Amino acid sequence: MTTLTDNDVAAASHEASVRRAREGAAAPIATPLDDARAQLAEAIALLGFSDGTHRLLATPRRELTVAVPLRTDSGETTLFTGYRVQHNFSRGPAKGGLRYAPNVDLDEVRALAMWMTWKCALLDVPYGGAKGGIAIDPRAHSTAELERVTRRYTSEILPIIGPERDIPAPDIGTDERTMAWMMDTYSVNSGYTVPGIVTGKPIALGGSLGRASATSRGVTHIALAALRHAGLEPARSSAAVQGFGKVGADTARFLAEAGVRVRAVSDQYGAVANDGGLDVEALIAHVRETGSVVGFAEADELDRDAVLTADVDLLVPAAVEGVLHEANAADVRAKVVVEGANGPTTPAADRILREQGVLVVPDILANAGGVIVSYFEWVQANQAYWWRADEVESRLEERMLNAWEHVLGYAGARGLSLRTAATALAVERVAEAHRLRGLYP
Ligand SMILES: NC(=O)C1=CN([C@@H]2O[C@H](COP(=O)(O)OP(=O)(O)OC[C@H]3O[C@@H](n4cnc5c(N)ncnc54)[C@H](OP(=O)(O)O)[C@@H]3O)[C@@H](O)[C@H]2O)C=CC1
Ligand SMILES: O=C(O)CCC(=O)C(=O)O
Repeated sequence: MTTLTDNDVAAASHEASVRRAREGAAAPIATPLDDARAQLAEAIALLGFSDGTHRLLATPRRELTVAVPLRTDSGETTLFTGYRVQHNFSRGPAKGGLRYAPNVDLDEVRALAMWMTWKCALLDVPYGGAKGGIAIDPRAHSTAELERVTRRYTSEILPIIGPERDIPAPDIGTDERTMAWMMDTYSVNSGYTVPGIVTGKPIALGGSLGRASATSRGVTHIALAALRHAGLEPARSSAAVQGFGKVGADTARFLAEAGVRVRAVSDQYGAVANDGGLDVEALIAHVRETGSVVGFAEADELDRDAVLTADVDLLVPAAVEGVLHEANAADVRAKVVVEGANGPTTPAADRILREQGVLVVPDILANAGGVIVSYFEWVQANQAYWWRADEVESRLEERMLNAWEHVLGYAGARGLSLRTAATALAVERVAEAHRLRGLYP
């Protein structure tokens, strides 16, 4: 287990952040951790909190880096690196997803864990924030290899997770099958079944109805409210969605069901567009068959990143961090951006979009549906009592729209962007928990 040094903490100030060029970028772009720290610094300044409180909230409470050896199907041994970062647990157990992607690194996991803390506080679910990841390309491995990697990683992080400590869930590259393997590994080590150790599990193992689509439902509730707030009638609006995975595909489907014309979507391999509106159900079936949106017959092919600047009312980035940055933000034509992904907009892009009058609904609000229903799942699993799908969905909608109104009101009263308002509200709640427990902001 690593302990943070003063050098690590010093990097909490945005000015001190190390900026690095991402491969292929026209200009150096800040890392997700730089972005998360810059957002925190802005909230701290607004709230007038001390340097000590800033350092406390900028610093993960606990970090674990683990080696994950794998015996491949062909009998060779290979090694991956895995991480679990618990950013904060002052309001309850740490909570957050597990990501499998080749470029996962400690700083990315630190950023994602910090955003989880603010998300849980903003939505008032009784959790702190965590995130995990393994630097692995899941598409390059068989199911059997992924199962062995998941079980080994779970065993390595076992000392710091648990239903009262830290509860993983799916994120990029992982799914309910991954959660089932994690739950089984943890349960075998405990000597009894522990359904509350993960969320996003299969229903048959104590998962919640509505969890698989919860993030997308939440994004859609917020997108429809944000369109109306911007004076746009959803049934006469158009949208583009970046990313067609667990979050993006269902968001496109729910938007289309609400009457929004989904004109363009993308995945890692490319993008497709249809000005009259894509048949999202047919596109989902195509992706199930082929593994990509590319090649969908009822659409035109588009450059992958052209979805971000498509001529639409609503843009939903639902893929990875940092996709809206200084070099492309001015080209965004959407009037409303709703962040399905975590960290898709850099602070520089945020400023440009605000100057252009684009309404940006931040990740910690917009994509909180997943962790809300994860919380419902954990409650149900711990009580061994399951709710109906309509109960889950109506409670999800109520929480999302209450948080939307709250953030909107706070931002409006103070002339803030929705991101600054949401972050400040969340940071204030976390600082309050520390204050009540004996550390003063
Ligand atoms: N799952 C959840 O409950 C939650 C997820 N999130 C966030 O939502 C985002 C998406 O997560 P999730 O849907 O679960 O992940 P998935 O792995 O299910 O899907 C990710 C999608 O993004 C696509 N993608 C990756 N890079 C690019 C790119 N450069 N351009 C276009 N598409 C790209 C992938 O393409 P391909 O299919 O070709 O690989 C895939 O379609 C992440 O930021 C995650 O942290 C936030 C809250 C909850
Ligand atoms: O469902 C959860 O616990 C966390 C989901 C997640 O990783 C996220 O909201 O980014």
